[in-house]
Amino acid sequence: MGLFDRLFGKKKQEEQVVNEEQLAADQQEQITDEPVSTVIEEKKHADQKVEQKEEPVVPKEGLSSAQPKDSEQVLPRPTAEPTLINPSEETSENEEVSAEPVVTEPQIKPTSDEPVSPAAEPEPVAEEEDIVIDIDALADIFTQSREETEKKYEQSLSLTRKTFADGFNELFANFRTVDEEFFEELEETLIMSDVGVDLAMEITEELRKEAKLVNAKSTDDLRQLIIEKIVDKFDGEKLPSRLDIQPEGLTVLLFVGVNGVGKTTTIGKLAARYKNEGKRVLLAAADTFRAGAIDQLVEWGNRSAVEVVTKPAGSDPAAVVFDALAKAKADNYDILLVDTAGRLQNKDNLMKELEKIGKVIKREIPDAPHETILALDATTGQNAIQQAKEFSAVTPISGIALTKLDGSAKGGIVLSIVQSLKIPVKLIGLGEKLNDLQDFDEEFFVRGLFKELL
Ligand SMILES: Nc1nc2c(ncn2[C@@H]2O[C@H](COP(=O)(O)OP(=O)(O)OP(=O)(O)O)[C@@H](O)[C@H]2O)c(=O)[nH]1
Repeated sequence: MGLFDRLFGKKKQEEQVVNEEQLAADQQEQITDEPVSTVIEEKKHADQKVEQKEEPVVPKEGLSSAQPKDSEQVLPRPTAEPTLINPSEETSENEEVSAEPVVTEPQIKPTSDEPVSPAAEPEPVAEEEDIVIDIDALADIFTQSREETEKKYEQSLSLTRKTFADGFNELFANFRTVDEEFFEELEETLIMSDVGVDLAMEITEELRKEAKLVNAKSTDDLRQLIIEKIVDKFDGEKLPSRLDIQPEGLTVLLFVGVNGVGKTTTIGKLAARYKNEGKRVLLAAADTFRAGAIDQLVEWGNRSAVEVVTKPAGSDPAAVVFDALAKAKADNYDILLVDTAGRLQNKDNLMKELEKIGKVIKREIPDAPHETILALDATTGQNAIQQAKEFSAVTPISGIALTKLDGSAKGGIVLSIVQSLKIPVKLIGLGEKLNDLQDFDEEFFVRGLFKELL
């Protein structure tokens, strides 16, 4: 059964029954796959770790037990100024070759009943002090029911849904009979909804044929068929939607994307997620182009209580990755998240840089990186598609993290990315909070997009 049938039912009169039965079955099935149990399992595991004091877990800010447990805490953007540090101020040696890596350990605070005020931060606790850690605050943030997740999708897609609804309502209000003018306008409406020109043309062409076959007279006869076509095209790709996390050993995830799309935020949110699952997480600040980018990652490391391997701005990014891999292997880390500089302006340099990073990774772990994730900003619409094309020409992309869907009216680009680029969207950003990064769920997405149109 296709995605459309699963979600909305084939015929309108069957809709209620099919949806309810199917949804109940789907939910049952998905509940079994639900990471909640894993979270609980991992939480236990993490608790044990805490008891053994192997690894302090309370992050520097935003996650201590004093924070609200319902994840309402909005994490402010790190404020580090994006000034380029002159490497010679940091070290007198040649950075490319000899800059010593710095492993920034997360700053740790004792659990306290007092709210943590950023203005009056306590001094970092000395290592030998007894640290009481409350991992529940972190775990609670990530424990979310499917209903809550679906609601989040629904809220975040409201602007995109409005784009679709406005376009379609206008189309059907203006055209009552099925004629060539209607099809031209339909194509235009689809393009304006950011599904991409190719997909818009393909769908319109198929509809022209089907309208003839069923001898459709009224445009209303085609209303459901249009959405059915869009949804089933999307579903037809069957691309892997989950991140390829290794059950054993180190998983290396490489992040690419232009400045400002939300790459660092995505890495920070993922680090917190895996940390919460009891995994040992390490970050590599291989975006050495800007000192601000390094500071920003270190700040996220503090928030998620994970270590960050850095070198001074201007250092060789591959050298940072080399050091991070050495540390990850030596200290048995589970996940290494690598931030890179995405300077599309100079494709040759970017290609060389990513090639070198890739070689360094492969030398240490032949089947890594396990994912190369391209971060794209959903608010930029077709521009994001263009970026995806350009990055794909530079390096193979295994998945997309589509950020800022919550503030975008152009969420239709998910359809375009999947259909025309054949790259799966694996993560979506639905806000700035720590738990606003979600695994992409096509059913929630499609329902959130079209539910009011049928
Ligand atoms: N609303 C919303 N904002 C987001 C989301 N993801 C990231 N942002 C915001 O987008 C801005 C840019 O995010 P960054 O993570 O700094 O982007 P970047 O790609 O790392 O940029 P550079 O560090 O300059 O390379 C920040 O203000 C984030 O808080 C999201 O899913 N929703």
